[in-house]
Amino acid sequence: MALLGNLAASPAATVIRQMRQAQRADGPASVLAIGTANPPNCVRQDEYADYYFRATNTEHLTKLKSKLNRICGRSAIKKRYFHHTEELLRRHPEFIDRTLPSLDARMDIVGTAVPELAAAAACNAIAEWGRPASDITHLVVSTYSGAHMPGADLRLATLLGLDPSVCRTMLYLNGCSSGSAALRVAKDIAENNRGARVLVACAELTLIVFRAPDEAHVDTVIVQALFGDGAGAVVVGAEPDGSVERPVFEMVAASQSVIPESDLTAAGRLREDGLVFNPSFEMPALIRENIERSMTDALGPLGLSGDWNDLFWAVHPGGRAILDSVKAGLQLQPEKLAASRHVLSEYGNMSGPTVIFVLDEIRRRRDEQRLGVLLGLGPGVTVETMVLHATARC
Ligand SMILES: CC(C)(COP(=O)(O)OP(=O)(O)OC[C@H]1O[C@@H](n2cnc3c(N)ncnc32)[C@H](O)[C@@H]1OP(=O)(O)O)[C@@H](O)C(=O)NCCC(=O)NCCSC(=O)CC(=O)O
Repeated sequence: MALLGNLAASPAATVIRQMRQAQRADGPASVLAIGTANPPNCVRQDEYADYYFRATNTEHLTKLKSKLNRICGRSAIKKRYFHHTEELLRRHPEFIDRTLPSLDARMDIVGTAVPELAAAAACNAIAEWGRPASDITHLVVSTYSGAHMPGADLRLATLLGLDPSVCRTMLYLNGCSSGSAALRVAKDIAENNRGARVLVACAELTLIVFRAPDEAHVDTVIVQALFGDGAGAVVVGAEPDGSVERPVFEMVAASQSVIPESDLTAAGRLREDGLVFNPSFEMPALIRENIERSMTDALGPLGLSGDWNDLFWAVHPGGRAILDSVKAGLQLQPEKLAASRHVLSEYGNMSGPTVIFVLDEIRRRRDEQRLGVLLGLGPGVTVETMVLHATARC
């Protein structure tokens, strides 16, 4: 202790403090640009059951087919986009037959397609940002569609022509809260590295979870009814250069928590036949019963409490029942979730990238509230909260 005390008073301590302060940005991190992308194959939700049972040669499973039809009809989804096509599935019978190992073939496809889709979203974000890609100093990439070494981050950096000195961080298998987690990491990087410009890219392809229906695994049809492919990218930085950069949202505060005793809810495992994801019956009820407490714990210390309708909400649309639960738990007026419901309707649940689509939609809608919350929900149940301040540009 005496040593520490001496150090604290020493000239060296002053120099170290100054060095540390010089490395940090003065202002909060901001979202400087947003880009999104989807693959070309679009399937309407009212045709999905026909498409899926045809593509998997399982037309004889009539009960499961009518169940999927029913669920699609109540899913509040109009259409979804997929990298895989019927033609690709015909070439890979192992994606349909559960008894055949298929991880290698899935990995080969997503290893190329994930960084390419991420690059399409990133190009859109960088074009809006207005500075050259070589000015990106940090890269945060998130996916559960693949597990490669080096990963999608390095492929993406190469596709975009980023500087070889870019500092890369790869987040794997963070589930649907991964978009929020990647933005939280980017905020910390931007605020702790003066001048940093962080590119966040999240991309998911449902090929990794695609499999044929099976009466012994009814939850497969839930996964098939909900998920779609997409990528979202965001450029994050503090102390914007006013001559080029126009912040959209200031990232005011971020936190993560887990709903008590909810672990193993919405769990996934990478297996020989791809990523097996088990949607949970309990997730909507767990969220409905706990979301108010989670928000009070996360936002109360920041002085935000009372009527949650005084904020705008960018909620991960995990499914219609998830949004209904957030609405009920926080007693939100219907229009508060309009952006989330719109994204669910147009694209389905794209896992991590989805909240980036919701942010993009929120800025188009110009909610009168300037302060709002980005709410990510994922396996655990993990709750990611980020307070945002919409700038005049939004
Ligand atoms: C899937 C739905 C759109 C279906 O809506 P419906 O109005 O049809 O209502 P419903 O709940 O009665 O469900 C219809 C049928 O599906 C069955 N069903 C529902 N949930 C199920 C589940 N988890 N596993 C297996 N079966 C399930 C019901 O038993 C019922 O069967 P029967 O008809 O035989 O009685 C909705 O339930 C929904 O949005 N659920 C939440 C989906 C979810 O968990 N999303 C999070 C994904 S994970 C995520 O976003 C983050 C992450 O964790 O990574």
